[in-house]
Amino acid sequence: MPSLGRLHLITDTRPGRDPLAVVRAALTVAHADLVVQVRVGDSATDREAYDLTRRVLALCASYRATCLVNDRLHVALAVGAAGGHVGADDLPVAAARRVLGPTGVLGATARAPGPAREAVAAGASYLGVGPCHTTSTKTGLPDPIGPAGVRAVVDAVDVPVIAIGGVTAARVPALRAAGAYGVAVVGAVSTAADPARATAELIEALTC
Ligand SMILES: Cc1ncc(COP(=O)(O)OP(=O)(O)O)c(N)n1
Ligand SMILES: Cc1nc(C(=O)O)sc1CCOP(=O)(O)O
Ligand SMILES: [Mg+2]
Repeated sequence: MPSLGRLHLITDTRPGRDPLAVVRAALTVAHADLVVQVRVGDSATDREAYDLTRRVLALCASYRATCLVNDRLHVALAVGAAGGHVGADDLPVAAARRVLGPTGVLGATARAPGPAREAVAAGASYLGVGPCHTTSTKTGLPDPIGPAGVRAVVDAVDVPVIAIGGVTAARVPALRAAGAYGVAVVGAVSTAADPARATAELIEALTC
């Protein structure tokens, strides 16, 4: 299995956003270092998720970047994406592993060492760990765990930890120092005045 990219861009499908334009801009800078996770709102239909994912996958293919699908693993399989990401409201990790098969990339959300170990034992190939900082992108999350919370999970598992939640380029060094392999972002790229430049700043911070 090819190594996992360190910058995960999660699509922003909120009203007024243009996820494909943002993905295109990020790919021109990050190329194969980028993982794009297609995440649509709960009210989106499977057809909408499928159509967006097909278009994202086509863009990713041009740059040999990885495309993952949040929650809807049947969409990932239908389009031929590399894998998916699941959390507490989605298929259990072991079931998700059965759906994706042994070689699919499977991310799982974990916020503490115990659940992190369980997710890895059940077949997760990487963990999304957060929220590291407060975020305005998603509601209903627990309090931020900060770099120390990331470190606790990193010390408990042997798979890549992707830090998520309020991540900016300025916050990357502390997360990397805590052992994070990479970061996942929505707003840092999607709401930037210049998404390509924001991507370059994140890549630079991740490679220092
Ligand atoms: C890299 C990464 N980490 C965490 C999440 C959150 O997934 P989940 O807990 O299932 O919440 P939703 O994204 O489905 O609302 C993620 N998507 N990616
Ligand atoms: C989708 C998501 N999941 C999170 C979690 O902690 O599980 S935080 C988050 C949103 C991340 O967006 P931003 O980079 O704009 O803060
Ligand atoms: Mg989910």
